Parts: sequence; structure tokens; C-alpha cells
Amino acid sequence: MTTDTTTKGATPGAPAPGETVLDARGVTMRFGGLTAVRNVNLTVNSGEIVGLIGPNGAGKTTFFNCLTGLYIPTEGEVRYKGNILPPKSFKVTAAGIARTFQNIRLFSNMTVLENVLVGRHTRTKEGLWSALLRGPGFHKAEAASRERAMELLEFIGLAGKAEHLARNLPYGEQRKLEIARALASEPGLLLLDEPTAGMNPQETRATEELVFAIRDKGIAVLVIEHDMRFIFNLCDRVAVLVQGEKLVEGDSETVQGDERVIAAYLGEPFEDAPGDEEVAEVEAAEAQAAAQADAVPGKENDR
Ligand SMILES: Nc1ncnc2c1ncn2[C@@H]1O[C@H](COP(=O)(O)OP(=O)(O)OP(=O)(O)O)[C@@H](O)[C@H]1O
Repeated sequence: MTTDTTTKGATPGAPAPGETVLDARGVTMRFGGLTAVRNVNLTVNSGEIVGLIGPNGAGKTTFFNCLTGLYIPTEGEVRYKGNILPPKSFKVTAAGIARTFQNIRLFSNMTVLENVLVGRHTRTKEGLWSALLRGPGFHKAEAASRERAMELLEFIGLAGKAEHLARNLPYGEQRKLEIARALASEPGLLLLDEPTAGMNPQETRATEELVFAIRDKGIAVLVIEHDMRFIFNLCDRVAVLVQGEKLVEGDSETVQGDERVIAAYLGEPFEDAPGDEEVAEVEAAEAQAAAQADAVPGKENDR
């Protein structure tokens, strides 16, 4: 028998407002001697867009991989709506977490529509005999899947290109298609890994609008991004990872004003940042040098 579990008009599994959808506790990931992620706690609530930022190599993607079953954390646990996630990516997707990747991973020789249909496989249960015999149940489910896939393409603005090959889409549209494919699994939480990488400012702005629209559909979003303007425009909360550890978490203003974050991005250890005393010393030395220059004989004649 073939069934499509989609409830039309609603987001299946959409959480009640304010509910914690993601709860990562004490997540640590080691690769041999390297600790890529160390004891990271992070929650994402329904209705929220949360940003995850940090310098290159800070452990952001590794953390995403721990959330989505690609890696089994060395320590810690990850819960989705209160349940510990199974350590297999397809089971995590079935549970309600979908993601996109830093590098586009589309089926380039399939059409736009087919790519979205692939994303629906966790939401359809197609019996072998039903598929082989192509009975009425199969056709009904297939029609429902196509209808839902077209709705999603409409939502992201690619319905007019449903029959185009994915590889023929411009770069920005390929990134959008990845998001549509992730949405096809009807997630309650969407993880976006650098969604605006390589985009021009207009495409970035459109992606910002798209993420807001996704949030408005009741889907919580956790996003990794290097584009700070995008992050601070978009996110209700931002967590900063540095060398695998969560350094700061807060709203955009808090994070932007935190000198440890600035120091981490400039690549200098926080301890070496100049304190008030050092600043006063430098100012005194500069004042003294200026006074000495003024005292040089003949200086007055120059004026
Ligand atoms: N499979 C792996 N085996 C060994 N080391 C790894 C593996 N994956 C990641 N690392 C290391 O873990 C650290 C964190 O890498 P990760 O890709 O998570 O950082 P990132 O914050 O996503 O960086 P970027 O912003 O450049 O994408 C790096 O030192 C990286 O080399």
C-alpha cells in the first residue's frame, strides 16, 4: 500500500509556539587527538531563527553533522522535541530535521521537480508491489507528492522551471532548490549550512526573505553563515563557536558588542587585547613625542 503522510494546508509535526525543538547538550566531537567541538549546549525553539557563527575551522559544520546523524558525538546528546535522535541521517530526517550542505548536492541530471520529489521519500511509504504494479494506490500517492512538490516550488519561486534540469539553473536558484528539497521532508527544524555562499547581494537579500517565510510557516531555523550582515538581520539569537567551544550566545546586539567575538574574528587572543592601562600608556607616549617635536629648534619658524 502507498501512503502519503502529508496533511495539506498544515506543516505536519509543526511544534507549538515556543516549544524547544532542538536541545543539544554537552556535544563533544573528537577526531583522534583533535577536539573539533567541545561541550557545546544549544537550544532552538519553535518560531526562532538561530545563527551559528565562528571563524574558519571553529567546528560549525562538525556540530551540524553531530545534529544530523552524520557523526555520532563522542560525548553529549541531541534531542528533537524531547526525543534523543537516532544516529542515522535518514532517521534524523524522518524525525523532523532537514538540512542543506555547504557545497550544493543536487542531482544535476534530474529535473527541478524530481529533485524535490527525492526529498519527499521520508514522507511516503511505497510498498514494493504497489510500485511495481503501479496500482491505484501508487498513482494516488504519486499525484499527492507531485502536488506538494509543486507547492514548494511555487513557494521558493521555481515553479516555472519544474521541468528544467537542475544543472541548468543559475547558482542562486540551485541553492534555493536545495532548500525546497529539504522542505519536502516536512521538517520542524531546518539547518542551513552557508546558504548564501557565492551569492550576489540581491540573491542574499532574497534568501533572507525566504528564510523569514520559512520561519513564518512554523519551521525553526538554525543557520551557519559567514555573512555577518545576513546573520544579524535575520537571527533572533546568535551563538559563536571559537575553536570548538561556544564563546558567546545572545541577540545580535549582544554578540556584535562582545569584544571576545571581535578578537576571535581578528585572530588575536582575547588576553592580548589592549586594556585601559595600555591605551593610556600609548596616549601618553604619543603626547610626549608630540611635545618633543614642538621643542625642536627652528620649529617655530616653520609655522
Ligand atoms: N572528518 C574529520 N576528520 C578530522 N578532522 C576533521 C573532520 N571534520 C572536521 N575536522 C576538523 O575539525 C575542525 C572543525 O572543522 P569544521 O569544518 O567543523 O569547521 P567550520 O567552523 O565549519 O569551518 P568553515 O567555516 O571553514 O566551514 C577543523 O580543524 C577540521 O579540520
